Amino acid sequence: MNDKQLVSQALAAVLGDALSNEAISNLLETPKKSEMGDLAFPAFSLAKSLRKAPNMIAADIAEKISSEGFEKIVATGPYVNFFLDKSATATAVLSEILSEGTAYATLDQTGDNVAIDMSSPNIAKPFSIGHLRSTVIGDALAKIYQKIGYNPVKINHLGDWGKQFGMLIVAYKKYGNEAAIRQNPISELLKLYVQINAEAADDPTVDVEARDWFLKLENGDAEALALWQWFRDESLVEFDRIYTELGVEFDSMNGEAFYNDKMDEIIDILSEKGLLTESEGATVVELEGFENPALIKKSDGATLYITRDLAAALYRKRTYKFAKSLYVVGQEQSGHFKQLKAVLKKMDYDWADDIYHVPFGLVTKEGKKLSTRKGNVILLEPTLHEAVKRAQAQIDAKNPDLPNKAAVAHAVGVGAIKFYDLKNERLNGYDFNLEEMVSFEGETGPYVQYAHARIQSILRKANFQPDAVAGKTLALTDDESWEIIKLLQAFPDVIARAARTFEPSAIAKYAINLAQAFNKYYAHTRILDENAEKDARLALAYATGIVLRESLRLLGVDAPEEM
Ligand SMILES: NC(=[NH2+])NCCC[C@H](N)C(=O)O
Repeated sequence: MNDKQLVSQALAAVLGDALSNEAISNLLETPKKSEMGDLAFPAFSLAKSLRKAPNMIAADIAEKISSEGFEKIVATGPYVNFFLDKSATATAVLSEILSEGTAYATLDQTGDNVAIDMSSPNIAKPFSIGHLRSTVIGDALAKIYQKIGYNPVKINHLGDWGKQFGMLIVAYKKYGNEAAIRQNPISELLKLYVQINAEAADDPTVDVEARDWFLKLENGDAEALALWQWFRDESLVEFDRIYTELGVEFDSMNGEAFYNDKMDEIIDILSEKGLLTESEGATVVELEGFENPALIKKSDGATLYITRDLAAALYRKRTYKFAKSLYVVGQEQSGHFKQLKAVLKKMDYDWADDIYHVPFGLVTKEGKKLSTRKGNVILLEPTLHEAVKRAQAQIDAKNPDLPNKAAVAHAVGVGAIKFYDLKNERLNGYDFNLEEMVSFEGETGPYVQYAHARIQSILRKANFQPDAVAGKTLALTDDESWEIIKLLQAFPDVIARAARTFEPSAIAKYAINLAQAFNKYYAHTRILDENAEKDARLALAYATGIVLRESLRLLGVDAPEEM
């Protein structure tokens, strides 16, 4: 039973039918000052039904309530303040973590699938920082949902279809160099793409040619298909290297092209339901409350991004029978996903309500916007390598004899980039600053990893065995350990909130708080001193280590034993 349940139960016993258990639990507040206890119940909402002043009600409750399991329960003005029994709470929380290990806070499997559209880079273009955000946020959400009992299905909706392939084919046929592309696929293809876009700005025939080639591609023209396949294969080799570095895997690599033969059905359904209209030669679905209709087919018959997304949504519902379907895609595509949901609703799919666009903000570099088309990009592979190099340099300085230095540097460097991304609320963009990310100080991944490693070193020194303290009273009552106990107890709630709001940042912030609380404790307390509380202190360190490691794991970040 957690602290909220304990308090709600005690309150329910005195309140009778006045409020439901759930209503009580929703009213509970966490006081800002610890002098006001651990939880507070405001009596305002009862004033009407009980025809009494809130202060009186609070006083009545405090008098009648059983304080079993609490240190004390007192009324302060209109609030009833609950002070948990510190030793009982510490023993209960620590014993639970000791016996469950990293399974602490894991919920039973529901068997429900959650589809997660994530990463989804575009073929023949660099893997951008936006795609990194999508990959890292999506991967964390997959782990978080798994933790609370869902089965995540990670889908990489590759951008491997669309008019840009027409552009690329035109560029390749004009200036392409096969050997150069084989050597350096994405940067060569990007050069072609930048060049042809510049040319198209002055010469409208380029655009006409590009449309022509894309249409050929959609109609299965052999030359167009062969070039497309080649660009795709070469790009995927590079993307796979990045996924290996990041340690991220997918359940499906079905990109946009996969839906090429599944769009006719969508058009049929739309037409049967009478939803299609003609607008300037194009086929559209009119949407009330939207500035523009959803453009389904261009006048030349070519399909669009949203047409493929409609086919993908239906395919995913049929294939995975998802309980939720998430799209981790930049905020700039909000309009697209609003349209997508609106069209699905018009098609009478009630599961359109289970579709969530999970948007995120832009990353800047030295305050400036990045742009693929202008060639102003952060190239991910060299950046990851640089992060690992910087991590290695810090380890060399701090702990030159560390075994497995290269592996630890990799975990720290890559983990630092992921953590920095995830600690920001999704919608907030951030400035990409590698030095800050990889720093061991501040609110960073390495800071949390270091706290975890410090704990492991203490436990090794003490030769701590969790089984040896199981079943003992683990009473700790000092303020610093109480801070930690309360954080440990809150872990399941934090995970639930992260899942509900699609915010891995809730877990990253929590991990920072827990690491800070532990470092404060460590500065105040001699954990290894031989006295009566030593077992409890070690149990506290151990439990903190478990929860830090599990928090990092949920964020896709490794926790080295030593660093
Ligand atoms: N189902 C989707 N539309 N997923 C997101 C695709 C993202 C797209 N490839 C881009 O880079 O902008």
